[in-house]
Amino acid sequence: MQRIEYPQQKDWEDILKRPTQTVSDIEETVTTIFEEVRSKGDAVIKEYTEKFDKVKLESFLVSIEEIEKASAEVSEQLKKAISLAKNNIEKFHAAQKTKRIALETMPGVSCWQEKRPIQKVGLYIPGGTAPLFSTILMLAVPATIAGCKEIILCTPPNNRGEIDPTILYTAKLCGVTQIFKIGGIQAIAGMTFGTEGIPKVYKIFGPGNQYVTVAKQLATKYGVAIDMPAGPSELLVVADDSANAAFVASDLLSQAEHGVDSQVILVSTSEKLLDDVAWEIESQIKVLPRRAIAEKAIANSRLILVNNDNEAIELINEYAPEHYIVCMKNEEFFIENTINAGSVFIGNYTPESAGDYASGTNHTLPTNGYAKQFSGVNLNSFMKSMTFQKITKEGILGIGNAIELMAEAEGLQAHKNAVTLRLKNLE
Ligand SMILES: NC(=O)c1ccc[n+]([C@@H]2O[C@H](COP(=O)([O-])OP(=O)(O)OC[C@H]3O[C@@H](n4cnc5c(N)ncnc54)[C@H](O)[C@@H]3O)[C@@H](O)[C@H]2O)c1
Ligand SMILES: N[C@H](CO)Cc1c[nH]c[nH+]1
Ligand SMILES: [Zn+2]
Repeated sequence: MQRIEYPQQKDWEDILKRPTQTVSDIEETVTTIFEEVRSKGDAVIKEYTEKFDKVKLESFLVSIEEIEKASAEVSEQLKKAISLAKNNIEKFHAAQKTKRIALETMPGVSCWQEKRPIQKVGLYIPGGTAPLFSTILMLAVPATIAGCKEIILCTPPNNRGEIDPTILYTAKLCGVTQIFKIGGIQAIAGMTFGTEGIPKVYKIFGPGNQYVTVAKQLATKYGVAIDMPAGPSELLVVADDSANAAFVASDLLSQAEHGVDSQVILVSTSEKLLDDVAWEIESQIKVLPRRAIAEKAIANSRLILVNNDNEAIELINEYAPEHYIVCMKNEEFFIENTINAGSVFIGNYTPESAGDYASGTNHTLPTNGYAKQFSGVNLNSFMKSMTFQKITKEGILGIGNAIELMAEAEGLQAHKNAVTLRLKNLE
């Protein structure tokens, strides 16, 4: 793990570089696949599924029989764990319902705002290196609470054309309406354009590798909304000598094992803690089944020594981590002064894994510095706000002249007339 000191020159770009920042080759592939799916539909999706997922499929839709068989293959113990997590996620997301806002801006001018669910949503569930069924809880639970009507799910099949039973079980449990065996760019293109076999959706949600993330960004050019760019996982831990080095190392490794392009960072004022964590990582990584992946991610990662808390906070806000653990004596300072982060975990007994699975918060979060401008998935992500207004005679008398003057000043006579006519015809 590369060890560096706080950059007095503030050359952030180099120091805080993500391993995923060169996307130009990917963009070319994504554009080509999108064009082909748009013009040739399912036939091309099948070709790319054969190329990337090494399986020839007749149809993508998962059958009822497959879903029922999957349920029998998931252990009762795991079902109970999923149910506990679902409960907490439901509680936290249901609590995000906001009150209807309604007021009179001036006498006789009533304005209000109401939320409506997005009718057709597409959930992408990663499946390349691990079947992330927990992501279904994070997306389908708020979609159901919001009242979305069509909730479709795409996930890559294995080379026998199957989907992991945990994914099928969780999807059914959480109210997904249709499941399709397609992954990567071709899945995002299918949901963007709609084909004979895959419905078009209005908004696409979910994390994925760089191909998926770039594809989601391209989807927005064709009028489909997305939750956010949620790419390879990241974690930044800020810790002092009150932290437990073994715990910190375990958290860093938990995100490093996601993928070779994951990145983890430890920021500390304590040289001893940096040494201890480096040692712990070396010892804990040896026994991980995904050791090879974690080692590559650790090679992208950094241990950063800072001189004081102000330097630490400046660096953290500049990096804008997806996940952020605070293990500091003066945690309040860090909580108050952190502006850019996806989700924050506080104290020695709050592992990042808790948010990944079961505490109730959402794990679909902005990566690659996008926490500067995007929120993680939440209930509102599945809804739109609509505004309403009703103006009485008293209201139009009060507001009318201002509208007339402004319309005239913009040279828009028809706008002005719409008010003048009413003012002249007040009974
Ligand atoms: N930010 C978040 O909220 C969040 C949450 C969970 C997971 N993640 C991230 O999601 C990612 C999951 O990635 P994954 O790969 O396991 O699954 P994935 O489903 O995102 O990607 C697999 C698909 O990639 C496509 N693909 C593979 N190689 C390709 C190539 N050379 N050209 C074109 N397409 C290709 C294939 O179609 C395959 O089906 C990880 O990076 C993980 O860190 C992020
Ligand atoms: N840490 C991932 C979000 O970046 C989510 C996840 C799913 N399963 C385990 N972890
Ligand atoms: Zn994780």
